[in-house]
Amino acid sequence: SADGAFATDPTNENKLVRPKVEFCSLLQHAGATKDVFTMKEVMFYLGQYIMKKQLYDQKQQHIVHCAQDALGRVLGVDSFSVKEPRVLFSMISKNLVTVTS
Ligand SMILES: COc1nc(N(C)C)ncc1-n1nc2c(c1C(C)C)[C@H](c1ccc(C#N)cc1)N(c1cc(Cl)c[nH]c1=O)C2=O
Repeated sequence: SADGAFATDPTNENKLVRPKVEFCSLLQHAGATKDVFTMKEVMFYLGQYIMKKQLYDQKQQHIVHCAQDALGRVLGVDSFSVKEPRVLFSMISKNLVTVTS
């Protein structure tokens, strides 16, 4: 059914998710004050985290370097490009549990 498809689609920004423990504390560093989020909120807080810690490459600003940061441990990569949504969503989805309220 349509809503079933929505529930599993990681790019559906209204889908409710519960980040795993380490991921949740990373979002809290970025100002989050809860443990259930929409995907849109997850991307917002991660974005705030990246900009505040200036993890982006000064020259190629779509590249995020996170090898020396908790973000790298959580996503399981040393760097990534913000221009690869599919890669990004698959890394992030490994740290989330879908909330089927
Ligand atoms: C290094 O990045 C940037 N640097 C600059 N400078 C001037 C240096 N300006 C804009 C961005 N920027 N572009 C995009 C995003 C940002 C900031 C908010 C990180 C977000 C985004 C990307 C990755 C994560 C994660 N982990 C979370 C949000 N984003 C998104 C990508 C996807 Cl796939 C979904 N939603 C998004 O907001 C983009 O396209």
